[in-house]
Amino acid sequence: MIRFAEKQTDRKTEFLAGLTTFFTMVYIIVVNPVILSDAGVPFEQAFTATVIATVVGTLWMAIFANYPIAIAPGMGLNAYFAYSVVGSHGGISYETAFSAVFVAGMLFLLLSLTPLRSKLIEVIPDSLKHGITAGIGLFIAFIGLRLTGIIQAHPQNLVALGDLHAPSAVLTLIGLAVTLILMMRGVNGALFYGMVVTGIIAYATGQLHFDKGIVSLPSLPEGLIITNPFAAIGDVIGHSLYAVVFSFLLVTLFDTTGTMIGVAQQAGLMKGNTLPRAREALLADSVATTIGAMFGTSPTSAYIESSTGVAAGGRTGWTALAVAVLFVIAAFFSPLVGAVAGLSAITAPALIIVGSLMISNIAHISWHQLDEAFPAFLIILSMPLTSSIATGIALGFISYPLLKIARGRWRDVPLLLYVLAVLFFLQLAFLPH
Ligand SMILES: Nc1nc2[nH]cnc2c(=O)[nH]1
Repeated sequence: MIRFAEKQTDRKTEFLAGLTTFFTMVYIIVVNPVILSDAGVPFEQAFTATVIATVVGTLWMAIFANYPIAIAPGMGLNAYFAYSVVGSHGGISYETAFSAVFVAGMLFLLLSLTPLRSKLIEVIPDSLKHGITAGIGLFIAFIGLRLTGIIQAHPQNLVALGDLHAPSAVLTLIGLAVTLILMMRGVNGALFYGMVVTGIIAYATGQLHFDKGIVSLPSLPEGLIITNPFAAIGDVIGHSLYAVVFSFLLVTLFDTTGTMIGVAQQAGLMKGNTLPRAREALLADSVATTIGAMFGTSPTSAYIESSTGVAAGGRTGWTALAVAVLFVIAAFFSPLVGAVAGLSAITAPALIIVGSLMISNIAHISWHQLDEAFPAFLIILSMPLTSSIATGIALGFISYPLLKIARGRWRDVPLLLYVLAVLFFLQLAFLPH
């Protein structure tokens, strides 16, 4: 049940938070089908599947887990699906790749029902938990800077300052200034109103236009891609896609867990070392991944963009409910959504500002203890550099036990952490990313 109780929030704040999260993540209903169609998935099929997976996962999160966290197909895993899995291993079709996603989703679902679920969260040392939140903060800010061209590619240094005179950069900086001023003045929903003001300026200056109109009816699913679970399992066995299933499972499990911990910590919703209702929260993602695979999308994940809604005051499932309802509405407004989602300057200020809020977590890391500090530092450093939450977590999990052993404190590390370190090592060393 969704409850406001003792969370110091109200319906209006939650709705504004939902709007904020929605606008920072709605690009996915355009971008995800574009990426998946590179692998041959029909665009309309992927569009509908993206909306269905997002609505199912986010509604589940709202109703059963009561967290202000949205679920949608992850940007890392759609690229992995389209560019590393489909066509590899001697010509894997997208239908077979969806079988692998389906089986990974089912395994994740089973895992979410076992005690291992809460163990996974409790076993993560505090310094790594804070490192994950801070790393996500840097990553999200980097995404905002990169998408708008404020930071751009550089042949020697990889990244460099972009052209600050470019319209997109100027618009972002104006949006950033407007949003920060609104926040300084204590305006509720400043992140969302900042987007509205930026959108209006974009329209007035000709950067935002609605060439394809506003409304269009969503197409119905052309049919399920996976109808028989046993056939899907047979497909995975027949093509020996074990490593692919393992990668999907490991990445989605740790991306989602890391993101949930990060966002819950930001929202003040962690109870000590534990995430209350972790079962329902993980089920939201595993159910969405499984159903999404049946309709035709790559695995879902808890979305880092949810942190913008939390920064806007979202504390309960009402925020997620608003996101889910807005995604249903968005399915009818795909031309409008496409136009706004195509102009990243509108949402980038929220991503950059939220990054600055999330990095405050580094204050809780024991920097004077190298065996605690260095793994956290690796996580914070590598999330933006590798554009992968799961890789950041993997590096932290591998280095943590190693440093504890080097310090003679190997007994302080729970057995499960050693097991995870080995699994992450094997994945990083031997499987494609
Ligand atoms: N946590 C998370 N958030 C995202 N937002 C967009 N893509 C992703 C992803 O792959 N993982």
